[in-house]
Amino acid sequence: MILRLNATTAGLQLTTLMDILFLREFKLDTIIGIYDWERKIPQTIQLDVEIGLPNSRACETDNVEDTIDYAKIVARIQETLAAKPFSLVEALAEHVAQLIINEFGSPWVKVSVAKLGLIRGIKQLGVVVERGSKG
Ligand SMILES: Nc1nc2c(c(=O)[nH]1)N=C([C@H](O)[C@@H](O)CO)CN2
Repeated sequence: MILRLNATTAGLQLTTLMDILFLREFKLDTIIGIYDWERKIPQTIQLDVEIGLPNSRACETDNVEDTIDYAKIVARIQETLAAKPFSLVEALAEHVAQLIINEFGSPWVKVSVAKLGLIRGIKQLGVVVERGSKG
């Protein structure tokens, strides 16, 4: 006997699986901050980025053409943050998130931006933004 379950009527929750590229402890120098001194001297920030992939094809094909090339994302982030100053970590995180979604076709991203050792007693402070959908 074959038993067919309708997930909606059976009240089941379907889990959507997604493959995720990550960039951890990605450090770079950029102009960021609301104070005058911060607008003149680049600061080192740390990015931690999770990049949802639109499919898992590369797991089968072993071909970089079937995925998002993380080296290209790193190069684009370095390029854009060398050229564009931001006041707030929120705006910088949004910029990186939108770049990854719009230029690389990722359906979901999570971007953490941290300033390092800026305030006595705090190792890192910053923001995490999550954009797009895993569904
Ligand atoms: N929510 C935020 N608050 C603050 C930010 C920020 O980016 N987001 N930035 C600053 C200053 O630039 C700070 O980093 C200097 O100490 C203050 N508050």
